Amino acid sequence: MTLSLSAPSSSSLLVASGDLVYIREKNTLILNNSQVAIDLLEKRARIYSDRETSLAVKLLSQSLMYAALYGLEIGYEDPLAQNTILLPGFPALERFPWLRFMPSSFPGCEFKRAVNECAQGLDDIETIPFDKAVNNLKTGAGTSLVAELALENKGRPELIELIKTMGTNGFIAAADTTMSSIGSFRLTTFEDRQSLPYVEAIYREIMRLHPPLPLGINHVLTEDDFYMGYHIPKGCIVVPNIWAMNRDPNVYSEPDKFIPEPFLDSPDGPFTSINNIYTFGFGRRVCVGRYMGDNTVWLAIASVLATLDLRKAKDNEGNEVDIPGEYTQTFFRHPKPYRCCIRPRDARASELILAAAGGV
Ligand code: HEM
Repeated sequence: MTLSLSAPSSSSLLVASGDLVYIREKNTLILNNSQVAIDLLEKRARIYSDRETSLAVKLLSQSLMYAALYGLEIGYEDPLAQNTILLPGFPALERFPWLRFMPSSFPGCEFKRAVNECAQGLDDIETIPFDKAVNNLKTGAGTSLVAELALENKGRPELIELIKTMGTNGFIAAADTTMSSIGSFRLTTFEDRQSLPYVEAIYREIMRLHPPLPLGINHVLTEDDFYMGYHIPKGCIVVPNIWAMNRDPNVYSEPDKFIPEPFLDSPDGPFTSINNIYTFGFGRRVCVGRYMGDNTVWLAIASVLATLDLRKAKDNEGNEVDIPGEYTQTFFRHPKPYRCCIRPRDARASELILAAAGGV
C-alpha cells in the first residue's frame, strides 16, 4: 500500500482543505492538491478545522465517483465538490402519501422545503458532470463510461435520460455512503498497530457502529410471505433496521462502544465474507457497489493509520477538545464536522510520504 502525495499546485495554497482524492491504481490512495500535503511536505503539524476535515473526506468520496463514472478529475475548487446533498428522508410522507398535496405550512409538511433544496442540487449533479463528460469525449479531452454510453445511444432521448439517471443514482448511492463511513473513522485509543487483521477489525467495527443508512432502503413484498409465524402480505413495506441488527445485544456485549477486538477473537477471525457486513444490506437488493465501498473505506483507514497520527485538537489554553460524536439526522447519517490534529506518525512515515510524493 502506498500513500502518495502529489506536489501542491499554487491555487491549492489558497484552499482550506486537504483533498484526499481517489484510488488511481490498485492500492494507491492519492492525496492531491492538498493542504494536508503542503503541511506534510513542510513537516508541519497543524490543527485541522472541522470544515477542513469534512471537506477532505467529502472530496475523497465524491471525486472517486466523478472519476469512475464521468472521467472527471474534481479538485476542491470545483463547484461540483462544494455540492453536498444530505437526503433528509421523509418518513411522514412515506406513511401518509397524501401529505404531498398539502402546503408546506401544514404540520408535518416541513419536508417540502427540504425537497426544493435537494432538487436544485440533484439537478446540478444530473446535468453538469454529464455535459462535461460528453464535451470531453467530443473534444478528445477524455473518455468515460457515461459519455461513451451517451454516444452509443445518440438520438434516443429516452435512453439518454436513463443514462443520466444511472449516473446520478450511482453518484448518490456511492458518495454519501462512502463519505459517512470514512467520516466515522476517527480518533481511536489503541496503541500503534499496523497488522492487517487489526485494521480489518477496525474497519468492520466502524461499519457496524455507524451504518450510513441506519434503516437501509425500504423493500416491498412482491408476494405474501411468512416469517417466524408472522404473515407479511404482498405490497407490505419492510424497513430493515440495520442499526438494531448491528447492535444485537446477544452478539455484542457493549453494542454502543467502539471495540474492534471481538472481530479478531471470533473463531473465523475478522476476514469473513462481505455479506456479514449488514451495513451494505442483504439479499437480492444488497448494495451493488459494496466491493467498491469496502475497498475505498478500508484503504482510507489503512493509509491513514499507517502514516499519520490523529489526535484531539487543543484549545487556546492547551486543553484537548473533545470530539462530540454527533451525527446528522438525515437519510444518509453523517458524522458532524469535528476538529482534530493530524501529523506524520514518525520520521519513517514522513520519509515514506515524501518519497511517494516524488523523492523530496
Ligand atoms: C460504505 C459504502 C456504502 C454503503 C454503506 C452502502 C450501503 C447500501 C445499502 C444499505 C443499500 C440498500 C441495500 C438493500 O436494499 O438491502 C445500498 C444499495 C445500493 N448501493 Fe450502496 N453502499 C455503499 C457504497 C456504494 C457504492 C460505492 C456504490 C456504487 C458504486 C453503491 C451503489 C448502490 C446501489 C446502486 C444500490 C441499489 C441496489 C438495488 O436496489 O438493487 N453503493 N447501498
